[in-house]
Amino acid sequence: MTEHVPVLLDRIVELFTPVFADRDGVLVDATVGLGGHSDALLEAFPRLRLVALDRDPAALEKSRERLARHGDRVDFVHTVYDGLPEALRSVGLSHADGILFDLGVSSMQLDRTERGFAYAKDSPLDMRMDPTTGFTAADVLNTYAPGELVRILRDYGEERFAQRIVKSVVKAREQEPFTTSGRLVELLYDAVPAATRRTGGHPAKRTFQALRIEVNGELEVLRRAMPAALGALKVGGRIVVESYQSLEDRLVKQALAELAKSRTPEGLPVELPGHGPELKLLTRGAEKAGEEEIERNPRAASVRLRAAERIGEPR
Ligand SMILES: C[S@@+](CC[C@H](N)C(=O)[O-])C[C@H]1O[C@@H](n2cnc3c(N)ncnc32)[C@H](O)[C@@H]1O
Repeated sequence: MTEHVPVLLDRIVELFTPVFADRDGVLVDATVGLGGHSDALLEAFPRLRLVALDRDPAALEKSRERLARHGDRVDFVHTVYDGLPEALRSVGLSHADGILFDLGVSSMQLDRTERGFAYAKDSPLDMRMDPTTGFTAADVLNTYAPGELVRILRDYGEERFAQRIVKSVVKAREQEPFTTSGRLVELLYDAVPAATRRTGGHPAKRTFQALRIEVNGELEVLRRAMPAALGALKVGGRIVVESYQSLEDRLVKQALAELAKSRTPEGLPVELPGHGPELKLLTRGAEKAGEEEIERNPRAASVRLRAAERIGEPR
């Protein structure tokens, strides 16, 4: 089993140091996963209290084991991260001094064949981060109208051959519904032109990404989660977000930029003194991992990190 190596860990510790060094404070790890970032942050800041969220019960179980050595400094909440304010309230808190999002799937989710995230292995077409609820990737493939499928592949997978793929999918599902990834991967090999296969990565990559985003409602959840999280951040508190896809990074960038503008009391953007912004951006553009980290941890190659500090009360 591959170990999940936390991405840009030193930079994250550095960004949270002014908030948590030698001080009591609450950090929400909105995507605790296997607890890699959380473990290191609890170690670095001995007075930190952590609220750990994940929508995947298996991830919560793993991180609970890993973080047990920190005792009652950690609370775990099974939730989708747009429920962050309610999660805080469920453990008796209203605001946080720090919030961390490390978006996407963990190595554990990719490794567990039965979860259906990996196209390299033949597995059930599931892809739910929370297998206790919702619909599967097979449901999407077998029941969505062709036009909807094309939209999903284009919007969430940025797939150029969406029309061609969906035509093959519809033909195939009329014969027999999809149940496993192997049949879909085979179909994608035939549907994506050979020339693109050589240059555009694995022919299943974009379709699998699109299905995963649809099954988990990833972009809609993130769109709701950013304002919910920023509203729960104390003045002086910091938020750090790591994205691995341009679609997610764009949403994060917009949400942070919006609150970093000065505003009139009515909420309209202005450039006048006395109408300060809510947020100060701590990163110029998005930060990336260095070559050395990418060498050690290939997952770091696509990371985009953005961070901000709350400098004014929410309006
Ligand atoms: C990249 S992993 C986090 C890894 C973690 N930082 C570590 O160091 O071990 C992302 C985690 O976020 C969870 N996740 C993804 N989307 C979520 C959502 N909308 N709500 C809650 N958890 C989510 C996934 O289940 C996964 O466990």
